[in-house]
Amino acid sequence: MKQPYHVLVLDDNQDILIASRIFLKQHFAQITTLHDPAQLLSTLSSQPIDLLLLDMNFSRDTQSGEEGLFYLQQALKAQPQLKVVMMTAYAALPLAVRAMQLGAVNFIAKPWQNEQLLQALQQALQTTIKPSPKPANMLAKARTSAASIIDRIPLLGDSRAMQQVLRTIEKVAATDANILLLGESGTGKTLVAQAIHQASNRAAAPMVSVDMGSLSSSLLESELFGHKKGAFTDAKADNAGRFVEATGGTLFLDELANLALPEQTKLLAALQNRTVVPVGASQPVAVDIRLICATNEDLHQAVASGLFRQDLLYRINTVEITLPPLRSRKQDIIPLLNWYLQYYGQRYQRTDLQISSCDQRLLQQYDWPGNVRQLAHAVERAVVLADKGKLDFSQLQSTSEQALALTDSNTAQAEDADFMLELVEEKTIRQALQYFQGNVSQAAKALGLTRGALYRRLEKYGL
Ligand SMILES: Nc1ncnc2c1ncn2[C@@H]1O[C@H](COP(=O)(O)OP(=O)(O)OP(=O)(O)O)[C@@H](O)[C@H]1O
Repeated sequence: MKQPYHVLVLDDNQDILIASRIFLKQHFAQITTLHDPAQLLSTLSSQPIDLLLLDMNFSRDTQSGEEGLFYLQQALKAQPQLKVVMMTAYAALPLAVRAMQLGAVNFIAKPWQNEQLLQALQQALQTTIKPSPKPANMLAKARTSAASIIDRIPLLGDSRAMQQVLRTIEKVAATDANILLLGESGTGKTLVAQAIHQASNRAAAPMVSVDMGSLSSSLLESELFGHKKGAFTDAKADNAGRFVEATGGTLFLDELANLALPEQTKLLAALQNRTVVPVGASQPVAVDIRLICATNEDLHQAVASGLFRQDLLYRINTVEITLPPLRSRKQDIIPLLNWYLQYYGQRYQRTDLQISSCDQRLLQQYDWPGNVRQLAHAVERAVVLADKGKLDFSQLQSTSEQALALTDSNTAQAEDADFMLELVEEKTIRQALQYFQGNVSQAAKALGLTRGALYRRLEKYGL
């Protein structure tokens, strides 16, 4: 049955207007399409419209999205209760977040699947618009509504390197190509995996994540491939396993380098045959997944050392995306600091806070060994502890000064930069553990590392 709503679609692309009209009229009582944004206000005033589906760009050579934001504001000024859903190319997601801050209730990445479009419009129509949203709630609202597309946090980055990553995501998302994400801890690999899934044709199905670093070999097989009831002592019921749970969607295998060789062989067989055999079962089960793997280790080196199967590497790395460390894209630091300041400022009701220009300079020079995760935690900590409107980043600065001091005193002995980096890293980890009295979770959080990543470093340095 058609839903009793009138939807207005505004886009200068006739193909999109025709396609959306044909599809949407099966689901909604009335559809109006418009290709000229100059007619937006007169259309809104001449007939009752429940929802506006609005494009971001109207001039052929404009990609800034500013026009979309302009028409969004005009529409909401004329009709504050109007529900607006923005249409955007994936690389413009940060812009879409701005649109949400300005009052759009949802957005959809182009090219969309019909089911995704319908879902986005239905979600928007169910949203209750309060008469005048308080600025403090806006970003939170943006993030909640945006969850269907970007799952929590947008992938930010103006640097050339990050723009290149965004373009690659855009290219590969709609394909079923296996993706290998490389990069240091905290550079955003999980965020990229989510972004690829959300922009793919599989977005309506789940993305199932498995942290390969946290599973023992004995658990791994049943976790990935499932088990039958009674297959082993604790198998009280059948378990589908992550491959089957991800069917139709995406399977994200994080920390892949931790997989031991026997399990690598089983994973390779599952990928080659597109089937899994649950532990205790005799029949294979067909699976249909898109695979994304991530690691912060050098898998090519692991192959050379005989620790990782070359045929498995070739199976999983159809496209490799390397997330650059934050210290090599300093241009992203200030926008990230500002975004997280706004985000945590709103979460902790501290919207009065600003980062001084002196701190900005220091934070831009800082090396961020824990990358964006460390930056986000540093901002959160500073916001929580802010006193008299002042943000305190001294913990970071003292770590960086100690690191610099250590660097100076050891320069003569240091044979190469990697060695120095390891010295600094080990010392910083020791200090964090001392500071948090051996509490690994708190130390990991302060260092901007996952517990798994910290444990691996503890092992590496024999701590
Ligand atoms: N480009 C980015 N824009 C905004 N936030 C980011 C970005 N990259 C990373 N982050 C933030 O850093 C956190 C860590 O990112 P993520 O978990 O994706 O890193 P990772 O590379 O998968 O780390 P690990 O290897 O330790 O699992 C995220 O929760 C997010 O808050």
